[in-house]
Amino acid sequence: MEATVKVRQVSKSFGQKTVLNKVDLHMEKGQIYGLIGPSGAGKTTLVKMMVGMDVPDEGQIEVLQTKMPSLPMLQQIGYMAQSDALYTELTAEENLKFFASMFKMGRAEQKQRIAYAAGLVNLTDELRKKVAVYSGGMKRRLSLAIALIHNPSVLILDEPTVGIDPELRQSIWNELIRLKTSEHKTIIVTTHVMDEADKCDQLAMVREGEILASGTPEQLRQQYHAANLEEVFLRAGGGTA
Ligand SMILES: Nc1ncnc2c1ncn2[C@@H]1O[C@H](COP(=O)(O)OP(=O)(O)OP(=O)(O)O)[C@@H](O)[C@H]1O
Repeated sequence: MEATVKVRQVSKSFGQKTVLNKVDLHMEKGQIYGLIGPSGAGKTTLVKMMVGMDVPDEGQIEVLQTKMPSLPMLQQIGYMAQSDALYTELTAEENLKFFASMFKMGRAEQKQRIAYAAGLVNLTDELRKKVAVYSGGMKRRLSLAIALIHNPSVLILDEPTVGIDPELRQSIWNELIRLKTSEHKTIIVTTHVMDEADKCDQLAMVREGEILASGTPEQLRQQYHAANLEEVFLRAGGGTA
């Protein structure tokens, strides 16, 4: 099957520091990919390049057979960054409308997408509030809703559930699983939460800019003779998650 996201021999340095070193990854439709690894391993740098927010020094990234960065491709990608980029003086609904207006969508579809995304993150009753009065977790939830607003075929989520309570975290994961199964989305998440990593179809363990190991959670457990992913992480030399 043709890969949805193809990372080929990608390297990136900031000054003297090599942050990614010849990374190769192939991601297919209808799967959830987890990027795990210690803080500073290079996960955010990698996903930013997939979205086209940064460019590799060497190598190439293609999303849906298109070399990134590509402006038209942004219609197909939903990105949730680690820090929230929201208009705090606007209400949540105004934020959602603003981001929706950047994509090709009719009025009825816009309304329906806003209702869906707000419902998914449990913000329907809070939509009229200014984002300035939102808690950290509510802002994360709104950021996730914005990432989904244009029904993208590729979802790239950088630590999407940080600051979100366990019940909502579970319902978000249920929805991510539905999106990949029923709508064949390609979903890429970075996470430090090992029980979330276990829900991924494929994992890539990133450390010091390299992919140390990749495979299904079960393959990684077997490879490292580990009872759980926490142990895999530690045995792969990750230190604290
Ligand atoms: N714009 C930048 N300029 C200089 N250094 C940077 C820049 N962006 C990232 N780095 C460095 O690159 C390294 C990798 O950072 P990155 O954010 O990709 O790690 P990460 O794996 O996502 O970490 P975390 O799990 O803490 O989010 C870090 O040492 C970071 O300081």
